Amino acid sequence: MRQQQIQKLAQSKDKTQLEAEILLQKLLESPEWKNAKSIATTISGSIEVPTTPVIEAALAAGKTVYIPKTMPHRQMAFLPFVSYDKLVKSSFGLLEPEYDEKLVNQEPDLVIVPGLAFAIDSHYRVGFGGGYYDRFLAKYSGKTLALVPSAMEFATADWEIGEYDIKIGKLIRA
Ligand SMILES: Nc1nc2c(c(=O)[nH]1)N(C=O)[C@@H](CNc1ccc(C(=O)N[C@@H](CCC(=O)O)C(=O)O)cc1)CN2
Ligand SMILES: Nc1ncnc2c1ncn2[C@@H]1O[C@H](COP(=O)(O)OP(=O)(O)OP(=O)(O)O)[C@@H](O)[C@H]1O
Repeated sequence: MRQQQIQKLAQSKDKTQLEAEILLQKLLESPEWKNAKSIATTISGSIEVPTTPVIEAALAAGKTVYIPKTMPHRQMAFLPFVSYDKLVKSSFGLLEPEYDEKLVNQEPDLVIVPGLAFAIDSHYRVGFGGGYYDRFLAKYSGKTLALVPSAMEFATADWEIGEYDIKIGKLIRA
């Protein structure tokens, strides 16, 4: 299912890019965004919803932006975004911040969760399969939200829900 969805997202890149503008507008109007002083997002890869506009909007609004760094045992540490030239490429090919224990914040007000597929009815998601977000969200107590372009939308989960899978608080659709 994951491989099939990665292929579909690769074919839907252009559409996702167009929908990203609508998703951003809806995000900026949401109370979750307005009420958050700190937000977490990712540095998007090519088949994901672009996050550069989200990061820029957050910084322009005076919010602190946190980006995950993958750690041993499939943990993530959230570190402040400073600038694109401070990021380093992980072994998986994603850009990540440098680790600095003093700067880690595992409780940003809002976490924008990435994924490959989202179920509109139940709010379950499928990610890249590392289990990073499920592990992180198990301990996180703030708000969660996902930006869902049409290529990631499923009316209902047609995949198996695992015992560790965690529902996303709010889905924003194009
Ligand atoms: N843009 C973006 N950043 C993100 C995520 C994401 O979905 N999107 N993540 C969302 O979770 C985390 C990274 N997720 C990952 C998911 C899978 C693998 C992975 O499968 N890596 C190796 C296998 C490693 C192993 O098994 O030990 C591989 O490529 O085979 C790596 C990272 C954090 N950053
Ligand atoms: N809280 C947890 N504790 C232990 N194992 C977990 C936990 N969360 C997930 N896992 C395990 O991690 C593996 C990958 O999980 P899953 O397939 O749900 O990843 P994903 O949600 O698609 O990926 P990601 O969260 O990185 O985007 C599974 O074997 C799952 O059982």
